[in-house]
Amino acid sequence: ALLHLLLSATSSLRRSRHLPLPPGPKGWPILGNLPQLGAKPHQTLAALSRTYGPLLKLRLGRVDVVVASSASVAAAFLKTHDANFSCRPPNSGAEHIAYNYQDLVFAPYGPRWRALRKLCSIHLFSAKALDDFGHVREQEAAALARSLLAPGEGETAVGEEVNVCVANALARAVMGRRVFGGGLGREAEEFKEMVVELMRLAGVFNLGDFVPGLGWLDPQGVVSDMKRLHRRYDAMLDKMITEHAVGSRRAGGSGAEDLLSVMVGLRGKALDAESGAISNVDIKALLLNLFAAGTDTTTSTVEWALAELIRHPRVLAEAQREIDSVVGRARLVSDGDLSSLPFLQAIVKETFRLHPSTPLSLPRMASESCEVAGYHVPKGATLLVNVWAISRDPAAWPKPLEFRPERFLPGGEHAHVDIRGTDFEIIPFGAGRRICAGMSLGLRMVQFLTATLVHAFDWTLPTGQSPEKLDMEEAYGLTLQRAVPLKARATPRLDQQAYN
Ligand code: HEM
Repeated sequence: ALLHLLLSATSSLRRSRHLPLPPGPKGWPILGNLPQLGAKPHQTLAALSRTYGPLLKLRLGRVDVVVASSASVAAAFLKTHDANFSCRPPNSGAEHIAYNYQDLVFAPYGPRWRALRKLCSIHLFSAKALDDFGHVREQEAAALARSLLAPGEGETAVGEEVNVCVANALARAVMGRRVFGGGLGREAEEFKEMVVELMRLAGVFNLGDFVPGLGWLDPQGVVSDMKRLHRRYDAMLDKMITEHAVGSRRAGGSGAEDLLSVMVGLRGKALDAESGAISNVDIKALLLNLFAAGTDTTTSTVEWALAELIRHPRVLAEAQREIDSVVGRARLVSDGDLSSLPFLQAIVKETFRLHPSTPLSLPRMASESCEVAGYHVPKGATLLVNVWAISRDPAAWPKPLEFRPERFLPGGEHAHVDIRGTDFEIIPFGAGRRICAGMSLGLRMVQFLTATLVHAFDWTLPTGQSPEKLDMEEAYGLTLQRAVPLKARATPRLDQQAYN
């Protein structure tokens, strides 16, 4: 049987070598297609896929890059060939920011990666962990509502406020305490700015990653920015670990088993049978992943959702009616209410469809050459999945540019579509073995905070701005920011006691 397997693998490899490479645009000497990517690569690649088809190939410097832009091609990679694409390609961000691949996001597929994922899953993302921390999310959402009650004069920077809430809720689950005081402060602003900067740098197609001989030139200044940012993160993470240790000592060392306590308890022991003992750097690398991957993704999705609702007042009013009928006006939304809010859930799906937080997902790499959709994909090729283009594909989505949550409701064209990696026409969290590790928490947070903002307040734009003309321009990064952050005025609409 083994011989048969070997023979069939070898013959499929031989067959694949004789197949053509996927089509794609001609590139420049040395740089290949790098100069053609433009300021918003997800949009450029979507346009190219309209010319060359849903599986196209670029050459970025010396690296072959294949791009999947339809549901069926994405499924071919992330379902049929997922095992072959379960590592991420080498990149300067992983080296200079993520402690030289010592984290979870960029760890090579193997026992160490599996052990780190399992640790996070048990302590943060399992159904039990989600339930255990439900009250933490509720308390932080209530703090957000109170902070919005007293914005002083003028409008609220929605993203900044939501980010404080997301970071604090996450921090309490990860290390048993908040990271910021209530409302906005200099520290909170600085933290958000650091995460946005990380996502900007991680999204840049850095010349050195594709033309190694020219890396030393660092013409985009990316590597020096990465090193500078890494030093800031490292200092912040050191402080978090020290303060956590002091806090636990004060509590007599018996503090609740948050993830950081568990990791500290494991320090010096092996994470799995193959890798060395857990060090401080392992702990910092994982914390960095969680705070970077877990805050801006969630925050910007909530911000996009609210912007769409302000642009579509009838949808906003319908959502408020739904939540009022389940929750009333005497209290805030609770975690347990979410399952009774199908329209709210449809709004969140529609937001992820039009504004997926990571438009090109995270890159994967072909460990071996293989055949996909009748084309040869060479060993070592980088795979980009254009999740942004896939969920706007007119072949799968009628009137794709319209914000219409009803499409996900019973009777709608996409009533049964799930966004958690099984229906490939919408995969905001990716799919397959390396699907987003924090999907359960991210999705719950986005639903919960969107519900809270919609239920607790009416929303209006600054004087003189009309909802129809609200700027919906995107700023490209590994995560998709709004080019112009949303500023809006929140007017309370619940009984006063609800906010206490
Ligand atoms: C709105 C919420 C979020 C979205 C849309 C999102 C999206 C993604 C995507 C597309 C990937 C790459 C998947 C792939 O390669 O196929 C990913 C990976 C990851 N995400 Fe998320 N994410 C979100 C929230 C979170 C949260 C809350 C956390 C943790 C607190 C988190 C932690 C991670 C980690 C650790 C990985 C790497 C997984 C691996 O390489 O095995 N994410 N995420």
